[in-house]
Amino acid sequence: MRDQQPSMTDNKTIESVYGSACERFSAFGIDVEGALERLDAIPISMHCWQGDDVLGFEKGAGPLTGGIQATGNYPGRARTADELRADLDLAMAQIPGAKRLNLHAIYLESEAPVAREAIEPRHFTGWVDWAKERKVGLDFNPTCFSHPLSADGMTLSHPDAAVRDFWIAHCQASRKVSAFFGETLGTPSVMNIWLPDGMKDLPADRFAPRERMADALDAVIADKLPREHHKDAIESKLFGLGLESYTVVSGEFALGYATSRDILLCLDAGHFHPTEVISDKISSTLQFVPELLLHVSRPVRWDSDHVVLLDDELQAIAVEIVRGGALDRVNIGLDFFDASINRVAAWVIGTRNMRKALLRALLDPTTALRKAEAERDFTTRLATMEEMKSMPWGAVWDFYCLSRNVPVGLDWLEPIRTYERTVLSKRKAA
Ligand SMILES: C[C@H](O)[C@H](O)[C@@H](O)C(=O)CO
Ligand SMILES: [Mn+2]
Repeated sequence: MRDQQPSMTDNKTIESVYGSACERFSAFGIDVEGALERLDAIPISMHCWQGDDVLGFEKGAGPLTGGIQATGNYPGRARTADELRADLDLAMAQIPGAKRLNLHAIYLESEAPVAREAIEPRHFTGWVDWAKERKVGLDFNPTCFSHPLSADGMTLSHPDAAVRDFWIAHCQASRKVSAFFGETLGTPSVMNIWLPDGMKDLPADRFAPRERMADALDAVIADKLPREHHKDAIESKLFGLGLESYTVVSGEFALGYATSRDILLCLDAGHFHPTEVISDKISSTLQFVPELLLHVSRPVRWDSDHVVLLDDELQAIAVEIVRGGALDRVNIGLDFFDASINRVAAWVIGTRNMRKALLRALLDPTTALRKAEAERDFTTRLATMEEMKSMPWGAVWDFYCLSRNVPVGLDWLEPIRTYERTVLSKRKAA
């Protein structure tokens, strides 16, 4: 069946269809060439943890904990940093436009075990060299889960000061790694702090853990670091598996903390009530925080971290950023981990979808829509928005891929299938 897949790379056809598409868009006053140049420059931060089911490379690492779960047992999980980098290289070659890589602290490289609070930039030089060569920026995260000292569901808010101090020290060490990334690569590293802290059942005291959390976070960020190297972000959550009744860093806590400390707020698409969408939170929260970090994900019934689709919410996220002129204040990161399909393909599907949504947003007739809105002509506004859905943006996407030297259409799948046959299928589960 796969061999019958028609190749999309008939360059002449792609170019000629693109020419007609440009004419259609120019009737709406849209400069397609200009849109493609803007699109190239928007970085998407790919999350390293899709490649290995969020396990990392610590010596003697235990299972994934913290109320998150990667389900599925598709063969080929990366077991070493070299394998993960090779997988990322293949994935990135299928994706047009600027890319970054988002690392967690557990993706360090060291022959000897390294305690979380003892991580240093030298444990990440393999990643920095890789990033330098590929001209991609790096982002970072302390890993406050999958550890004996997070086993009872509390880290920075733990009632035991010694446990809190351990996690404070880990987050402080992580900031140094992050600043090193930013300084060495010449592009700021966004360091996202996600804490799993919560309770399975009803707490008797909701205040104390939040007070301890705020104090601990203050200790973490006390040392001022230059923003051209490092930016702090805090991520909220609604609930975790086994932590269903109480989450210390809730939406309100994170928003209040980020606003009052002038740091970035991380909005994860899977971390709100099922009918809430982060697209509507972009314009609200940007009134009060300097920048946002997005964890673009796809919740299915719960925070299930499914691969991102080109669905209405993804499109709404992209449109909000572009229409709001907020590209320089929104850091776009991805957060999904699907172990039930080829993991490299998962990256490619999700990241290409994010960029497709950005392309469609850049081809939006914003001026005309705003004019209709200002004139209270909501009929024209709605009619135009609907018309844009069937405009030939797919022809522009194909040309974009062709002109940026990445596979057109489904042509990206074959190299990944070959890699699966020759490399991934030979990896034995560690
Ligand atoms: C591994 C990530 O840090 C994690 O997914 C976090 O961002 C999150 O979303 C937890 O639900
Ligand atoms: Mn997240």
